Amino acid sequence: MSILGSADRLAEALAHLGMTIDTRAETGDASSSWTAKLLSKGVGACADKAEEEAGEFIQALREESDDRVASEAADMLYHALVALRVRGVSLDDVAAALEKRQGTSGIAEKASRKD
Ligand SMILES: N=c1c2ncn([C@@H]3O[C@H](COP(=O)(O)OP(=O)(O)OP(=O)(O)O)[C@@H](O)[C@H]3O)c2ncn1[C@@H]1O[C@H](COP(=O)(O)O)[C@@H](O)[C@H]1O
Repeated sequence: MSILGSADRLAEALAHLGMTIDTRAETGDASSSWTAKLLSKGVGACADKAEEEAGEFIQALREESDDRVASEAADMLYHALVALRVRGVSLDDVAAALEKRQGTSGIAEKASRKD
């Protein structure tokens, strides 16, 4: 199988989620929106939640079904986006970082590091 599946579908889902998070950050109500509630707690709380979700994803990778892995990956991606938003780092910034690496092997990049 391919990791990509439908690129349009993934791009649309991420764009939709990013727009929702932006809207919640601007006009969301912490009593009815998890996103607004988490954002209102600041960077530390968003980082703690992203860490917890990353741990749950890793546990699913090791011990759980493919469906659970996909579900935990979705939780982790969502909480990563919320954490990016609270830090003021946009998905454009992430795209730029990914684009910069295109065409460079991870092994070559590691070998080029000074430390
Ligand atoms: N993708 C998500 C998403 N993934 C997870 N969560 C919430 O994240 C919270 C924490 O998830 P957990 O699995 O850790 O739940 P938990 O262990 O019971 O939580 P705690 O013990 O930490 O309180 C839950 O309330 C989940 O519902 C999400 N909340 C929102 N979204 C997206 O954001 C949109 C806006 O949501 P609101 O901001 O809540 O309106 C939604 O329509 C979704 O598209």
